[in-house]
Amino acid sequence: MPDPVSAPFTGTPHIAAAPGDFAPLVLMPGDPRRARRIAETFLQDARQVTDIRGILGYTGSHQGVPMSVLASGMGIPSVSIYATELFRHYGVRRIVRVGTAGAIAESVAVRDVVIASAAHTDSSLSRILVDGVMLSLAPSYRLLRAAADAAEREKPPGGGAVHIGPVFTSDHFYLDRPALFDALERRGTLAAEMEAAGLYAVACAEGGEALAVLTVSDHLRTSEALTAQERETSFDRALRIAAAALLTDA
Ligand SMILES: O=P(O)(O)O[C@H]1O[C@H](CO)[C@@H](O)[C@H]1O
Ligand SMILES: O=c1cc[nH]c(=O)[nH]1
Repeated sequence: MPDPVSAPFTGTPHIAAAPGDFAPLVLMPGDPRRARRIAETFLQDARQVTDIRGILGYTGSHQGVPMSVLASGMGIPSVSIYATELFRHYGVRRIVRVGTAGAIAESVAVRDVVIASAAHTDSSLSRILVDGVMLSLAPSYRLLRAAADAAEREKPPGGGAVHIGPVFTSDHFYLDRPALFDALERRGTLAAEMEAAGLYAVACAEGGEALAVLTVSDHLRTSEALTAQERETSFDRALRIAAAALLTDA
């Protein structure tokens, strides 16, 4: 029987990569196909490092700096598994989620970018981590500041807006509670998605840095929406902002 102390590390239950296979800087979309597209079009010399459960991960470089991409799957339980294993077992220091979100605020339009400066959630996560406390789930200030600076540079004439503010991380994609969205909008919430709060909670528990940079794929008030194919491809601005945040002082 192998000695668990001296046995070589062969991966985690959910990631089949060897030590050193991931760069310290990781882009994290929800969708594995988007991870592959990022590897093929945004990273240089990317090689696949894991594919357990179809959750694809690649490592290459961006602007000469080693960078990885790993899909998170959907929802807080899924992103929490991958983020924990990356921070805890692969020496990852920074994860920036590059996902999609549904606009809640009237001022946010489809194709805009939302940088999540906080993540409210209906998940039990915010209250199960520290007894008796509703934890505030927030990104790394350093990554947030770098993303805000990059967003200033990403203001092409005629391009969509970049918003910075709170998002709502929901456990239920098909939540049918318009009054809840009204109340969240009155409190400055920009958009809804399903992972940022989980990523922020894991980063603070594991001593890592995290941020979510979201492309608005649909509007929860008007029902305007990108097609599934547009959702896969319309995130270039968010990607550039996310990479700039990852690279800050790297
Ligand atoms: O496009 P991704 O990153 O998967 O993000 C959003 O899309 C999924 C729902 O369709 C959820 O994961 C939600 O957070
Ligand atoms: O979680 C999500 C993601 C995109 N659009 C939504 O409406 N919800």
